[in-house]
Amino acid sequence: MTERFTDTLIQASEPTWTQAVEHRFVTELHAGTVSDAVMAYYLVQDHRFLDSFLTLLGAAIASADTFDARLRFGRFAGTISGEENTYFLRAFESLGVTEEDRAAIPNAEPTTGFQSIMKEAAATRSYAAVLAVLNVAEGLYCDWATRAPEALPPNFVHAEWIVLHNNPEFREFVAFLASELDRVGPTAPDICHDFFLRAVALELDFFDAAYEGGRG
Ligand SMILES: Cc1ncc(CN)c(N)n1
Repeated sequence: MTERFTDTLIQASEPTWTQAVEHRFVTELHAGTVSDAVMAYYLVQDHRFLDSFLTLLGAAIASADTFDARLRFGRFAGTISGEENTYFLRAFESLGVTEEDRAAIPNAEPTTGFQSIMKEAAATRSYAAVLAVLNVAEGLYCDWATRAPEALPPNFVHAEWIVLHNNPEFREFVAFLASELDRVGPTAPDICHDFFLRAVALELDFFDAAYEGGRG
């Protein structure tokens, strides 16, 4: 059996992929022991990630080569703009993070890195490039969230962040992303490798930054 294109990219990204899905942030999140300071800093940074991520989803809608794919991206953009954004606002309230606090916190380097790579992928107008970054952002999160123990942490800030990334609809969307990349990626393997590997490195740096910025 020939190997799936998406799996070859994950393998090429090792050991960074595994270091990210097994990161201290992930093990503490699963255990419900991430400190409020680290969680607050991480979520402030990640809310900014979300803004650029929507731009990337817009590029996916624009560059996809089928109506079915456009519909799926459109529905997913609705979920991100709705329940995921609402999660952030509820989490900020629970953690006591005000709008003023958020405005006063500068971007961590990996946040700026993500904003740049997502803009860069969107600017290529290449569906393959956009899919490479989307597969990292959603596939890597689905990977660590799927490893979570069945018993969820008691704090909704931790529990919902896990469930947002391992629920059946999300897993189905991640499977769709991989099948799309398997289909169109081999027509542009170099660009896919480049975007995929850089995005995986940013995921690892993003988790590290939560401890640097949140003084964990
Ligand atoms: C940094 C990062 N990467 C991925 C995801 C999953 N959408 C996220 N929320 N943040």
